[in-house]
This record gives sequence, structure tokens and C-alpha cells, in this order.
Amino acid sequence: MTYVSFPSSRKMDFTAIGRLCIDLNANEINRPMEETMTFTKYVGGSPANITIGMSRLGMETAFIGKIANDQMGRFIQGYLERNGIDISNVVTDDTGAVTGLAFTEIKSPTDCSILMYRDHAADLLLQAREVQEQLIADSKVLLISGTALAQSPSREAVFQALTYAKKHGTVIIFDLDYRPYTWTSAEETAVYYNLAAEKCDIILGTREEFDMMETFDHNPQHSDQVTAQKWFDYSAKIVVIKHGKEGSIAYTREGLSHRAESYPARVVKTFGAGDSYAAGFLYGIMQNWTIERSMAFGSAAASIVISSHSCSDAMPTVEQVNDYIERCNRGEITVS
Ligand SMILES: Nc1ncnc2c1ncn2[C@@H]1O[C@H](COP(=O)(O)OP(=O)(O)OP(=O)(O)O)[C@@H](O)[C@H]1O
Ligand SMILES: O=C(O)C[C@@H](O)[C@H](O)C(=O)CO
Repeated sequence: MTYVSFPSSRKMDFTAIGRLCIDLNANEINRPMEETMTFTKYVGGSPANITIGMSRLGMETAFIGKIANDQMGRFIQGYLERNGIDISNVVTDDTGAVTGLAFTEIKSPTDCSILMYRDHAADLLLQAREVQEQLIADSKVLLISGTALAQSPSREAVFQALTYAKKHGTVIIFDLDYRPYTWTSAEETAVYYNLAAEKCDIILGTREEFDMMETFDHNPQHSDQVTAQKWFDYSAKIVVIKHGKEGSIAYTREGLSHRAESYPARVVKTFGAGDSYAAGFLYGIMQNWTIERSMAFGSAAASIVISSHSCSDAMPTVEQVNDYIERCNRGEITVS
């Protein structure tokens, strides 16, 4: 089933631009971070997680971003390389910027939060002139992530990447990834998110993220269908609205819609659901699977990751996702 026409015979299947950071996930879970003494370090950053997920699913992947010139930056570099991700357009900062840190607090399986240290983060210093046009021309897909629009020069780098993608017919995916602490106002956020979304072929976000984007619109009922139709008036072919445990709904420009349920999960922490869902869903769409099958695959990938301590490390392979689906269908995975 073809909802989006992906260019064929390109070196890269999937390239993302944006945040590379470090997750420090509390080891002492089910308690507040005030009582946490140890953390486990993982590569993080929503677009990085999605790229790692796509690589685990067997896609040829690359990343466009900036890392700090320190041990954390080199840790990220090595991890991406070990996971088969082309880092030829990952630039090392030379201004003394640092790596963004995401301290995660797991008070309970349903009460998780992230304490972000992002002052002077290297990822927001990526410059437009550092974005390699040829890499985007050689990619079937470019994924952008909303937080990279929050500050200059990263903001201009993303819009330059969008210009290259449009020029070379590279399919553009927008994962909204709204993180309030990185923005100064709802108005600024809505304006830049909308300007970017007008150029995108596939848009994924939560109801809350789309509500933020609709600051200047009229959608008092927070209707998913009204949201989707707005973007079909621009470039969108598929719009996906995620609703947490309640699942997700997808609309296509042709007028199709499908509501997917979530899969059962023995939840350790809720974050990472969106990134793994995006990787699984986009993998399916790029295999020309139906919307229904792609959403189910993404939903199962999400259940696997939220049942794990990490996000990036836990990103599943195709075999692991299929096995999870089969085990759920056999009733072997239930939640209390
Ligand atoms: N508690 C849960 N149990 C099972 N599946 C879940 C749960 N929470 C989320 N999911 C799955 O993950 C998908 C995306 O989750 P969600 O809507 O929370 O996105 P998100 O807010 O972007 O995620 P994140 O917390 O990583 O930012 C859902 O559509 C659902 O399929
Ligand atoms: O995207 C972030 O900056 C935080 C991530 O690193 C973290 O893994 C998460 O919240 C995934 O959604």
C-alpha cells in the first residue's frame, strides 16, 4: 500500500537531524529523584532514539547533529557508530558547549518525569552551513524533531535541511517532540512548528503537541480529524496523533483513518514510547505495509521499550517486535 512515494535507489533509507544527548535513568526506581543515588547512562535525544530504532530494524541510517567536545560527546559518537549509523555529518563543537542531560525520574510505572539540563547544549549550536546537502539528497527520508527548532542556529539548520529535502525529493517526517523547557513562549513555539510542518509529508505527535501547534487555530473540541485536515491542506500525506495507553489514530490524505490500540506492557517507565512507536511505524510505511500493520508494529515496539529501563538500548529488532506481537496474540503478555 503506497501512501507516500519514497525515492528509490538512495544510499540512505533514513536520516535524522537534531538532538543528541545523554539519558541518565535512575536505577532506584519507584521513588523520587531526591532519593536516587545511582543512574545508568544511555544515548538519548528523541531523534537519536528514533534513528537508533530504525537502525535496529535494519535500515541504512545517518544523523545530522552536533556533539560536545568531551567524553559524553565521544560516548555518543562511538555508540552511533557501533549501531551502524553514519556519523559523517555529526559535527564536534569547538566552543566549549556541553552535552544535554536528561535525568529521568521513575516514581512509578505511570508517574515518570525528565529533569533536563540543556543550558549551552551543543546540539542547539548546529549551523545551517554545517548541514550536508548531499547526505539529504542521498536519503529517502529526512526526520526533523521539534526541539531543534527552539533556538538559533539549530533552528536555521533545520530549515536549511528542509530546503535541501524539498529540492531533492527527500520525504520529510516531523516528529513534534515538544519539550516546553527549551522554548520561551507558546506563540514562538506554534509559529515555528507550523512553518516547519507545512513542508512535511508525515507528521507524528501527541494530542497535546498538536494542541500547542493550534495556539492560533480554532479547534475547541481538540478534534484529531480537524488537526489532520489542516495538514492535508499543505504537504502532509499521513498524520498520526498518539494517545498514550489509549493508542493512536492515523489519517491519510486519501481520507483513510485507522485507530490502533496499544499492546499490553509491563511498564517500567512511560517515556521512549513515542520514539519507538515512530521507528516501528515509519519502518512499516517504508516497507509499503498498510497503515494498520504499521501502527500495530509501532505500538508493539513502544510496549517493548516502555517495559525496559532504557530507550535507545531497548530499541527492538524486527524479530523482537514480531515475537512480541505473537506472544500478545497468544495471551502470554498480560498486565496486572
Ligand atoms: N502505558 C502504555 N501501555 C502500552 N502502550 C503504550 C503506553 N503508553 C504509550 N504506549 C504506546 O506508545 C504510543 C506512543 O505513546 P505516547 O502517546 O505516550 O507518545 P509520546 O508522548 O510521544 O511518548 P514519550 O513518552 O516517549 O514522549 C501509544 O500510541 C501506544 O501505542
Ligand atoms: O528526547 C530527550 O531529550 C529525552 C530522551 O533522551 C529520552 O530518552 C526520552 O524522553 C525519550 O522520549
